[in-house]
Amino acid sequence: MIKPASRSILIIDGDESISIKLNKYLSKKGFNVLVEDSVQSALSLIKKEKIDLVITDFELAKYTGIELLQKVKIYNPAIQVIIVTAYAEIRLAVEALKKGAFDYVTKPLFPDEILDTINNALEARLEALEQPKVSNRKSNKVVPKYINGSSYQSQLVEKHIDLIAPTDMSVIISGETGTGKEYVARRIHMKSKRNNMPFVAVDCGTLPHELAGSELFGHVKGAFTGALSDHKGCFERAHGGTLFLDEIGNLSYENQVQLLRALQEGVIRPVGGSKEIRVNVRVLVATNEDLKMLVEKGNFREDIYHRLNEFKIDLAPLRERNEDIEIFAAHFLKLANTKLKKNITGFSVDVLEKFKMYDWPGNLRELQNMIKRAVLICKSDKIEISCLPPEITQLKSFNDLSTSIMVANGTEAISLREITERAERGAILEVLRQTDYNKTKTASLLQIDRKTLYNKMKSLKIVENA
Ligand SMILES: Nc1ncnc2c1ncn2[C@@H]1O[C@H](COP(=O)(O)OP(=O)(O)OP(=O)(O)O)[C@@H](O)[C@H]1O
Repeated sequence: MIKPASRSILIIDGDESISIKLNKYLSKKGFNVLVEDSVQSALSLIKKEKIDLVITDFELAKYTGIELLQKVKIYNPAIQVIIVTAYAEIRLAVEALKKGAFDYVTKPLFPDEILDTINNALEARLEALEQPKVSNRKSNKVVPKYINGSSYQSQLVEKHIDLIAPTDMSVIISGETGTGKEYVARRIHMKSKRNNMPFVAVDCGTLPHELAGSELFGHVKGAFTGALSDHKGCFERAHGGTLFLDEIGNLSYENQVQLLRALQEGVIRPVGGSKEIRVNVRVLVATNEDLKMLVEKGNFREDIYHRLNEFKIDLAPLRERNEDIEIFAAHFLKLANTKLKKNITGFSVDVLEKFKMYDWPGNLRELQNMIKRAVLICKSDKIEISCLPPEITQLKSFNDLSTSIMVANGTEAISLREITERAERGAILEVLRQTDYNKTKTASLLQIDRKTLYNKMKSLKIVENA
């Protein structure tokens, strides 16, 4: 349990009206609150004071919240950072999550929501500090329920999981942020014969380069300044079980070399050590970049790519698997009801329609956050349109599109070409699903020839799942 009085929160905000209210509210809750209005003054304060958590606006005077986040993490990776954004900036907030922010909250701020996020961040920080030397290690607590979607893509993923889980093969799990890569990795582990041994997850994306070797392979006492005792790395901790390396594309070249030895020969050598240690670990990796492209650019070793690529699971973005939305929305509603002690029974029909039209840059994570927020502010027994943010409520249905421009949020215009492409993409995917990805039948139903279908699939980046 977090004791607010022992926790220091630094608010950096371009918007005075928000920082004043937040300061008042959090001070009342017993936190030690500090407020700064510039990145420079915030960073010098961080060097002087013990700060547990930073809440920063996305738009600051000279820097962005992401630049600040990176500076804070270089100085002290254990400080949690929460980004405050307007909905229009949600893609950037998702980028911030990838760079190590704990979470994002959207304006207008709701007291219960921000308090809940702060408590979660502080609890995660405590957990990270209790585990020696690592701040980026992902929590290995029992995971909440795994939901299997009803879309063609989710069914295929489940089939692949069942196929691959009992083997010891490495798997590359790819997909945009928030599509559920870590959940899939845990599912593979749970369905494998290693399931009563450890599952260790490491986020290579937020692992500082100088710490990565020690975190993955361990170190011996005296290996570097501050190495006061021997430290077991993730490989040793995962011995007998599964090691999940998220954002694998971020590993430095030297660490890639060591990783290859561990994969090929099953041995690791802790930093500063002379003895090799034998490990029996199944490695699953995730990426939201195209690893093959990284190989072509020379940023990722080809030999490791081939060694890891024994099997590949691609998770489709949520916008391409509309059939999953209702199942996940119902699941997230249940979780939010329990967490916020509410009893919202469902969603209005137009809310579900908007959910299916929105493009979900943050995928399932964004859907979960949006539902939690809606539950928080909802006054009726169902989630109504009025409980959703403008980014989604201002989307017009395709039937309304008689003009060439659709204004999504008052600032962002989408061209007719983009609207047409989205509609074409949706229609092709739908028919492909109905025909079990049979391209001859799909082309015939859509009354185009096969060559046109192939060209469209290529230009609209529709991946073949069949
Ligand atoms: N199959 C699932 N069942 C239930 N919830 C899920 C599932 N997949 C994802 N989620 C929800 O979506 C959130 C994001 O999932 P996860 O962390 O696995 O995504 P990710 O692709 O690994 O994201 P990132 O690339 O940002 O690390 C989870 O916190 C969870 O709440």
